[in-house]
Amino acid sequence: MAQQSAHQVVHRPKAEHHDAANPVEYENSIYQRGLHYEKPSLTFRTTEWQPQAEAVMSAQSTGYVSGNAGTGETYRKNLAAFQKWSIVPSRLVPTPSLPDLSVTVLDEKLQFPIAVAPVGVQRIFNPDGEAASAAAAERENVPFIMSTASSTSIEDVAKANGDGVRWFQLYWPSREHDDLTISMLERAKKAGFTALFVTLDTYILGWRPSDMDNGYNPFLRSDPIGVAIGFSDPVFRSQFKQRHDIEVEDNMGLAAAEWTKTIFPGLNKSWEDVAFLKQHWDGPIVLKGIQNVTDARKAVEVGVQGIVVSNHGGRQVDGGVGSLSMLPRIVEAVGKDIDVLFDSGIRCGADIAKAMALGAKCCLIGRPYVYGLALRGGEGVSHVLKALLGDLELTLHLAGIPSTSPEHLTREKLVREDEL
Ligand SMILES: Cc1cc2nc3c(=O)[nH]c(=O)nc-3n(C[C@H](O)[C@H](O)[C@H](O)COP(=O)(O)O)c2cc1C
Ligand SMILES: O=C(O)C(=O)c1ccccc1
Repeated sequence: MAQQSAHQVVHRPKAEHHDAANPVEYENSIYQRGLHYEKPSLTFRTTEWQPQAEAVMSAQSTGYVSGNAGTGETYRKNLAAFQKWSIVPSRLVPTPSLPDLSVTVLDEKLQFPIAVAPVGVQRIFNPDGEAASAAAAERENVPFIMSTASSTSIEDVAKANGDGVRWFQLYWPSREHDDLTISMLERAKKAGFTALFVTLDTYILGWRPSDMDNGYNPFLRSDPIGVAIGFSDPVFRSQFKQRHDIEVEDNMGLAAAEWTKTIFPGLNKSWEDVAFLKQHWDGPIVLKGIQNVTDARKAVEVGVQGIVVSNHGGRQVDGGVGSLSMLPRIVEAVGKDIDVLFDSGIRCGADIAKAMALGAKCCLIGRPYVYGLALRGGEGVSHVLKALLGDLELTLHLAGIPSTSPEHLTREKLVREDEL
């Protein structure tokens, strides 16, 4: 074994952690295909997904997914923050098998330490939208986080996701619309969503020059996209009818404008309001969009199970700090009390390894899978997830890190570049 390089096809015994129903050995399967000179339908070069997708998407969709707040400074800092840390490999570490990638997040045992980030309006990237990506997430055994701004209903996403692990992301209406919030939560629960992710950084959309230049908002069109949850909601529908004496379908532009205002109501809640969500959701609650230690501590105080250290991919506040840069101090403050998840800037396996070494329980994959969706539909989403996991598996393997558990993938596996 010691002389075999990872590039040889080695029929290793299956790692114990691999679910028999879901045997995935990325390292082996990818190199096997490579050896047989079978060309993949999509590149493995992670940096190519964005330009290739932009070459096939409309200018509006490109501006929407790749766009950022203001000058894009926060976005650039998200990516740059990973370069400040380097992995320091160890040699001759006894490792019985391929690295064990499994983690326990929100009391759920997951085969892999990633989840599909909530992304709205996915039908602007592919006609099958969220149904395609939810099906891909189930295929790849990765949790799917469904956005409130989805272009597919809660029930249809659940159906497409089958037996997959799925979590629901809430854009939280004003308290005057509690009945609507309760309706969404009940639908999500009934459809098998097990955890609730409440996004706190987007009570209105950020200053996005790309969308403003395109005059583009997916909601505000005569055939609105991203309003499927509202348009299929019994409470929203009956209230709309009461207000206007017409059905949603009779004036979709008006209904879309009202739904948009409902889920992006501005900042009108406080930490005390989290109690309401706890009353109406009996599973784990995760607050998404945390960037500082004070807020992380408040999350512990109000009794939620997790947070996502995230700045929404740099799409909300310009001139902001890179998300990864804030992760270590947040983990230090609350990592023992709640699950700390991470997103904003994950682009390759090493990025996942670094965020986890700094204490993240798992990472949300955002734009990369959207580019996969735009390029090849659900198969493209599968490819992106597989590629990131294969890359992670091999990166850990070659760095002498036997698993993603906090005992192996520690802060000591990294060095800060500015300390060298
Ligand atoms: C096109 C697009 C739509 C998004 N929609 C949502 C959403 O509906 N709800 C949400 O919580 N986050 C949303 N996000 C943020 C992602 O969940 C995630 O935080 C972000 O993409 C991470 O940054 P990255 O993709 O650059 O790694 C969206 C991001 C993009 C790019
Ligand atoms: O664009 C976003 O970042 C986002 O969160 C969103 C909001 C509304 C519809 C789709 C995505």
